[in-house]
Amino acid sequence: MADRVAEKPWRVLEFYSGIGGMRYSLMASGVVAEVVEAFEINDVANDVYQHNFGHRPHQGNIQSLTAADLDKYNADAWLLSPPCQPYTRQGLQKHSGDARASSFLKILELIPHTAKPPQMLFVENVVGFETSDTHMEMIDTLTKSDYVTQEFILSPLQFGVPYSRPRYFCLAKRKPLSFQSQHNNNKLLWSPGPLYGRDDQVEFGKCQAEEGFENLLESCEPVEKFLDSTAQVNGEPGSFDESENGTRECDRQEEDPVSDSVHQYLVPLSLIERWGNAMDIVYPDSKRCCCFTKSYYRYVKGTGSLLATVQVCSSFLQYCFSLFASAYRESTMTTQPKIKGKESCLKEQRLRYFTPREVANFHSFPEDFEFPKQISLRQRYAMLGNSLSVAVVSPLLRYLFSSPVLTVEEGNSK
Ligand SMILES: C[S@@+](CC[C@H](N)C(=O)[O-])C[C@H]1O[C@@H](n2cnc3c(N)ncnc32)[C@H](O)[C@@H]1O
Repeated sequence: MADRVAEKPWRVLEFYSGIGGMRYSLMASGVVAEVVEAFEINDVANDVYQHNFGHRPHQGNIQSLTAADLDKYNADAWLLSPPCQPYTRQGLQKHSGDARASSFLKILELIPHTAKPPQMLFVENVVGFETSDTHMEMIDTLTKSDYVTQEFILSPLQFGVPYSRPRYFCLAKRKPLSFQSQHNNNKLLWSPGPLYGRDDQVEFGKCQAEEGFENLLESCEPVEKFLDSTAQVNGEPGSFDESENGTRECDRQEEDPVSDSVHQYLVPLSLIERWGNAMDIVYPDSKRCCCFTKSYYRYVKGTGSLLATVQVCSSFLQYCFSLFASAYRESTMTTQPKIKGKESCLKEQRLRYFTPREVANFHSFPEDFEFPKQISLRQRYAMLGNSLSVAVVSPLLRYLFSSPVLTVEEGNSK
């Protein structure tokens, strides 16, 4: 960056902009950049984006963009967080065969047809993307179009945030640009070492990396640092309808704006009775919580952690529960055996959902991020579940945009 002539802002296009996690990451990265356009199909997400950035993304299907459309923006960098459903472990894993992969494949196809291909690309997706045929297609297109890539799988846990959300990232630079740590070219790394100029930490094996994540817990802040002081609930659990499969009916929340009552976040006793054994419970002093998905608050199983607001169990019992919960999460078990005493203990702990503001805190969104009033609770959780960790993406973007080789002539030619 420092080499770039007169700090002219990089011109950036943001694809699949959602509620703007990528834009917040770019802002937090310190890169001198201007988002010249954002693209997003979901108009509710566009309401949130406009509310926070004063700019409404181009609403429409990215698949219908042409090379000529993109050439108009004369962009230096494209940032993309395409849909992850084709690649998630919980899904059918149809990869490029899934219709939701088509718009990203189309964007890749356009690269060689643009008058001036972007100098830098950044792609975010779920773990699993790296083994897909879409990934092969992406690397093939980028290589043929003169890009070098560095790929990462990183979690907020590696950045001091007590939040497990490992994600795949691809950073690509078009020659003659190059990365600072060039010996990591064309590698998939499980360590943020190169981002900080530490070239010693490269390429872990998958298992080591996952163990590595667990080892990082002690260096994370406690969950209580991410809590919203206005959501400290002490009331009785609410009584909500629930359906047979562990969902709670959310039509009420979908129609109504979010109320000021903190009781809406309490977990109903009926859900605890039925699903207590499958719940991931964390405490204010915990150093980890589970990934919040877009189904958080609608489903309790595997969608994100719940917070115990009253600590009544002995620490030994808590320890047993947490050991059991992590064994369960990592196993392939479909039904969870009962732990005697857990359910009654959970009932006394006044479990609650993390509020959307707290989920935004775990994503390291800035304090001034907010939802417009009319956005329902269900929509808030859904859009946050689709978003990304600013704590992880901002150093990656800083690393991507830092350029050790840009000469004065190249800078002038922009
Ligand atoms: C993984 S999310 C990205 C979220 C975003 N990075 C954020 O911070 O909120 C994918 C987004 O792409 C949008 N999307 C999916 N397919 C699309 C398409 N064909 N055209 C435009 N937007 C699309 C979805 O509505 C969703 O908001």
